Amino acid sequence: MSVIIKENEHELSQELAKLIETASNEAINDHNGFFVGVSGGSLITLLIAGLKGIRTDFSKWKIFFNDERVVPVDDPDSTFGAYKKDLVGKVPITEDQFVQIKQGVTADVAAKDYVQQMAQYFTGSWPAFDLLLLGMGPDGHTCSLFPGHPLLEDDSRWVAPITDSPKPPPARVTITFPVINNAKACIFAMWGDGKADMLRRVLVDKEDLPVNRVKPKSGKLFWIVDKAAGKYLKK
Ligand SMILES: O=C1O[C@H](COP(=O)(O)O)[C@@H](O)[C@H](O)[C@H]1O
Repeated sequence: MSVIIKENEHELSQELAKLIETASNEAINDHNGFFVGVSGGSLITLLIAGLKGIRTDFSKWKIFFNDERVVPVDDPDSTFGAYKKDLVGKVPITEDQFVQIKQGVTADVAAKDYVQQMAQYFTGSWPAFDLLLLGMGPDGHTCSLFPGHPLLEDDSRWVAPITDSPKPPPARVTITFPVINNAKACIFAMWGDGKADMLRRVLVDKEDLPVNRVKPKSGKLFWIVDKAAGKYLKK
C-alpha cells in the first residue's frame, strides 16, 4: 500500500491524473482497452481537474460505476448524471463509454442487469478491472458498502442491490468486495479537513471499517490525500 500526501487539492488531482495515465497506457498496451470503475461524490471534482491534462487514448476507455444510486439520470443524486454534466465534453470521453445502470427498475433488477452488462467485458469468475477509483464517506464506507451492513460479507455476486443505504438515497447498486479486491489497482483519493479524522481511524488506528477491507489480491493500493486530510498521518 502506498500513501501519498500532496500539498493541496490541485497537486492531488495532478498526482491522481498521473497514476490514471500510467494505468490507462499500460492497460491499452496490454489488452487494447482500459476498464475503469469510478465512484461518485467528491471524487468527480478531482477527476475534472486532473483528466484534462493526461495523454492517453481515451477512446479505449470503458467506464463502469463502482456504485450507483437507483434514481433517474436527471436526478441530482445520479452519479452518471454528475459525470454526464461535469466530465463529458470537458475531456474526450463520450456518454456511450459509460456502462450505465438500467433506468426505471428496482435496485434488484438494476443489479442483475448490470452484471449482464459487465459480463460482456470480463470473462472469469470475477471481473478484473484495470483500475478502481474509490472514495471514502465520512463513516468509512466505500462504494455503497456501509459499516455494519450485511453486504460487507457478500461474496457471491459481482453487483449487489441495497435498499436501506444509511446515506440517501436508500436504493443503490454496488460492486462487492470480491470484485474490488480482484482489481489490478485501487486508488482512494480525497482532500480536506473533513476527511482527516476518518483517515486517522483507517490508516493509523486500522479500525475494521469498509475502506480497510479494500485489499487488492495481486494489485496495487494507493491512498492519495492532501495535507489537510492527511494531517494525522506520518510523513
Ligand atoms: O455515497 C457515496 O459516497 C462515497 C463517498 O463520497 P464523498 O462525497 O464523501 O467523497 C462515494 O465514494 C460513493 O461512490 C457514493 O455513492
